Amino acid sequence: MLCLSLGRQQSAWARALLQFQPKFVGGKELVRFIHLDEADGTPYTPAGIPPYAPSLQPPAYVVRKTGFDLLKDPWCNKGSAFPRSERDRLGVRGLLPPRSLTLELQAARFMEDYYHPRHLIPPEDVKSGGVTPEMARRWKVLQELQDRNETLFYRVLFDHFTEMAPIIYTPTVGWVCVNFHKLYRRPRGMYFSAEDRGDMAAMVYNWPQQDVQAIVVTDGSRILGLGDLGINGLGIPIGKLDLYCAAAGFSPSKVLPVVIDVGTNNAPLRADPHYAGLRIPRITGPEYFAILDEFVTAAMTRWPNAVLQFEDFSIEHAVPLLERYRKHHLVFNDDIQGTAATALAGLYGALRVLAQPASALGEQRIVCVGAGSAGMGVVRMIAAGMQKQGLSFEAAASRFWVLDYNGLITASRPDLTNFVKPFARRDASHEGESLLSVVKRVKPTILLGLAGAGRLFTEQVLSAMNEGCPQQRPIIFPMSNPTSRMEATAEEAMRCTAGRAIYASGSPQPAVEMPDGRTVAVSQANNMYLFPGVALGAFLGQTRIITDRMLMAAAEELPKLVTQEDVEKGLVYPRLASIRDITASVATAVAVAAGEEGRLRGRMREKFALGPDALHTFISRSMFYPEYKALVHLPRGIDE
Ligand SMILES: O=C([O-])CC(=O)C(=O)O
Ligand SMILES: [Mg+2]
Repeated sequence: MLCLSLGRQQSAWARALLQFQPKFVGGKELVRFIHLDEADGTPYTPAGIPPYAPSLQPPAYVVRKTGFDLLKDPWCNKGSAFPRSERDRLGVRGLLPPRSLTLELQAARFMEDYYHPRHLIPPEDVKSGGVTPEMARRWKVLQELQDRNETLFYRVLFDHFTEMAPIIYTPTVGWVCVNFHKLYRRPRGMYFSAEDRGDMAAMVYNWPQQDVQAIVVTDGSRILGLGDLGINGLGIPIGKLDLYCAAAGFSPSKVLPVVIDVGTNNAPLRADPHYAGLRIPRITGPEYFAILDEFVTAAMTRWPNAVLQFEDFSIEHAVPLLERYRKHHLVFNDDIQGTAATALAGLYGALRVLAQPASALGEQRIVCVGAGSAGMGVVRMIAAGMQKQGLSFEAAASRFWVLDYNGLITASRPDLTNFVKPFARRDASHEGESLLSVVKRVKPTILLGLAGAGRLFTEQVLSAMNEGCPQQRPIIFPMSNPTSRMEATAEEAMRCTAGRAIYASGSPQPAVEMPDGRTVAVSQANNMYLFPGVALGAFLGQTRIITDRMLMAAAEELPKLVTQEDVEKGLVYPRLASIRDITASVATAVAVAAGEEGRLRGRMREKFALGPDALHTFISRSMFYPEYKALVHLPRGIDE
C-alpha cells in the first residue's frame, strides 16, 4: 500500500496511523508513506524520531542445525543469500559462494528459469555438435539425482559410464561452468576467497567429513579452453571428482571439490548480478601465492593423507604452484602432468597402430599448437619419453616445433619462460611463422592441438599434414576442450586426410563414415584415462609425493591396455567401458614405480613385496562400489 501525506499536519497524522498498522509483515513492506511538501509537492523526510512499528512476525527464527545440515533443510536454507555474519555464526562459511546475494536476485533467477528453462537454451557449443540442449537436460536430471541419492547416482553412472561421461564431464561440464551462476542450486564443495585470509584453517572444519581422501582445486583462471570463469570453474573439480568415484572407486563422501576465489578478469561475468564470486580483478603476485599457501596448509593440516589435484590454473600460476608444493605434498597438476601422460600414452598407442616399436618415438617430428600449461606439459613429457628411448634432451627438444597465438616460438622472443625456452626453435628467421607454413615446411608426423582456441587445424593444415606424410599415417590429436575449442573435428580430419589420420580428441567425437562406406574409428585423448589411477595409486600407497617416474609408469601402462583387435581398428586408447579395470591397472603401475622408489607405505608396501598381481588385487578390492549399506544410528555418548 502506498500512502501519500500532504503537509506537516498530515505527517503527524500519518505517524499516528502507523501505531495501529504494522508496517512490515514477514520482512515485506506493507505500507509506505511518502511525505510531500504542502507548498510545492516535493517529497521530504519528516523530522523527529521514526515511528515504531511492531511486527506480528518474529524477527528471527531459532535453528538447532548448523553447517550442511542447515543448508539441506529447505525451511531455513537461504542458499547464496546467507549474510556473512550468519555464515560464521552457523558454520556455513566456505560452503557457499563468497558473495551474498539477495532474495530478490534469487527470485529473479528462478523466474528466468521458470519461463526459459536453461537446458532448452541452445548451449554455445551446440553449433559445433558438442553440447546439445538434450545433453544439458540430462545433466540436470543427473544433478538432481546426485543431490538426493548419491549411491543411486553412482550406480547409474557406473552402469552407463561410456554414455554418461560426456554428460557429467567434458564437454557438458564446460557448458555447466559457463552457466554455473545461473544453474547453482545446492551447495557442493568448498569456496575459499581472498576475503577469507586468516580464517581458512578454521573454515576447513566446516566441511562435515573428517576423512577426506581426494581434493580437486581450481582457481577458475583457465577452465578447459573456455578461459577465465572465476568461481564458476567449480564445475570442473565437481566433474573430476565424479570420475574419481566412478572410475577409481573413491568413496563419494570422501572427496572434496574446491574453488579458490581470487577475483576474475572476465568483466562481463563480474558485472553479472547473479555471479556470486568476488567482483574484483584477479589478485596476482605475492598475495596470490599467500592465499594459495594458506589454503594448501589448511587442507593438508586437516586432511594430511589426501591427494590434492590442481586443475585448470592458467600457466603463469600452474607451473610455479606445482613446483612449490610437489616436493612436500601429495599433489599433481592434471593439465600439466595428467594431460601430458595421456598424450604420451596416446602416441605409444599410435605407434602400435603403425606397427612401430616405442623407440620410434624419437624419430617423429612433432608440431604442437598451444604453449600453455597443457601444451608445454605434453611437450616436456613426450621429450622425457624420447629420452627414455635413448635420445639426449637436446636431441629430443629438436624434434618439436611449438606455436602459440603469435606463431612459431623461436629463441629470439624476449619474454620466454623457463618452461618454454628449451623448446624454442633456434632459427630466429622463422619467428612467428604460421601453422600452415610450419606444417608445409617441416612435414610433421604428429600434430598436437592444445591451444583452446577453436578450429586452428583448417582444411589446408589437415591436407598439408596428409601430403607431408606419404609413408606413414599422420597422427592428429586436437586435444583442446570442450568441443567448441577443439582444433578439428573427427569428420574434418578424416575428410582432409582421406581417412588416413590416426585421430584422438580431448572431447568425444563419433566414428566417421567415409564416402566409400568405410567407418574410421577415433579415440578420445582425455586425461580422465589417467588422473583417477594416478590419484588412487598415490593415495592408497601414501607415497607422500608424486614423482615423474610414477607418471611415466602411468603413461606406459595405458597403451598396453588397448586390445589387439582395437589396435587393428586404429584405436590408440582402451575402451571407456572398462574404465575401472583401466584405473586399477594404471594405479598398480603407479604403485609399482613408487615401490621401486621406496615410497610405498602400509598395506601397499606389503603387497608390493608380493608382486604386481598382489598390488592389483588389493587396489581393485579397495574401490568403492555403489550399493546400499546398513545404516547404524549411534546415540550420543557412544564412541564410534
Ligand atoms: O577436463 C578435461 O576434459 C580435460 C582437461 O583437463 C582440460 O581440458 O583442461
Ligand atoms: Mg583440466
